[in-house]
Amino acid sequence: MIKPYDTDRQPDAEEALIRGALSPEMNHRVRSARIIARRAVIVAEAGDLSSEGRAGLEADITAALSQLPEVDEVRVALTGERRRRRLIAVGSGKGGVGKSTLTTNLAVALAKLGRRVGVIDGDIYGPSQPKLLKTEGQKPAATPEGDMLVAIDSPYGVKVLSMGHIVAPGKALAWRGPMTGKALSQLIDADWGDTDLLLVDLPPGTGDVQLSMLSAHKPDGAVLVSTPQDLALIDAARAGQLFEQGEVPIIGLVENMAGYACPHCGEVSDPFGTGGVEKFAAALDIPFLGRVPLTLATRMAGDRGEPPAAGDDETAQPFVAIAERLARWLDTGKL
Ligand SMILES: Nc1ncnc2c1ncn2[C@@H]1O[C@H](COP(=O)(O)OP(=O)(O)OP(=O)(O)O)[C@@H](O)[C@H]1O
Repeated sequence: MIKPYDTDRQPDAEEALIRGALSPEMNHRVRSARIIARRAVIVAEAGDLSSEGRAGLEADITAALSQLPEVDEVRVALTGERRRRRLIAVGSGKGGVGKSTLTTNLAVALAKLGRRVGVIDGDIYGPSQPKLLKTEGQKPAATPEGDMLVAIDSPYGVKVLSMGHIVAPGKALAWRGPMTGKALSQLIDADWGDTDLLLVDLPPGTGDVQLSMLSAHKPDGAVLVSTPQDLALIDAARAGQLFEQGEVPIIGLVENMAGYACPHCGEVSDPFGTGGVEKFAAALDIPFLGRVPLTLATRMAGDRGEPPAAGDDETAQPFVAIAERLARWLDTGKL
């Protein structure tokens, strides 16, 4: 996360002139702004942007300041590219809405787009990623120093670590809050090789794992999942508030299990209603990321550990479309 521009500080006249010509998004990144002999010299923070995003920022600042009559020339210096692993949390307020299915398939779709992605199963009490990413029964190795776990390679070009790989099924149920926080840290601080993006499949709700994640490993952004049911929507809003309070940007809301396509007659019915999530997202001013229909194929593929996004048929499409928007957000900060 970049540190926001301190709006309480009084800028001098030159800086105020420059900042007045820039959009809030550009101002947020500008660290110093001066005019020397009719030349505007700007230093902007761009360590989190891709080369495309950096070029765009430089061009936008130059275009905006070239309009000023006080300026003949614009020089923009961008802070260096930081190689940092980015964390995206996938959350929902309510259980069973398809958060784990979405995390797996977004990760697989992002890997197909050329990203180096890992999945962390933050659902300490009910881990499902070992099954979804076909790594059930595998145990992660430790680094030679013995101080870190090594993430497991799934067959789909995505690395994965889950409490389900470490603790016997059912064992973690007796754990208390602080232990779950430590367990999550162990997964996040593991050896992820050259992975530069981690998707964290959070447990439903707003409990200890979410709080420890916000304090110790603040995500770069959060994706919220909901079904069209009213109850799931209300819970999604609650999960959203938690991220907002933790100053984690909400990338958007995904509607899962939207419309059921009958595998026999093809007729689409809407067991949980239609269009509700999109309207709800608009009302809360949260971007709507897309809709994933309820299909028998998605459910069966999940049970087999064969993510639909690994294939090319129509069940892959909604995941690919959302992954493309997520990739754009990661590169440019815009959807
Ligand atoms: N779009 C979909 N179409 C059909 N089945 C789906 C879809 N999304 C999820 N499911 C199925 O719904 C069930 C719950 O999904 P999943 O485990 O991903 O939800 P979750 O929100 O992560 O649940 P939990 O709260 O238990 O972690 C699974 O059996 C999964 O295969």
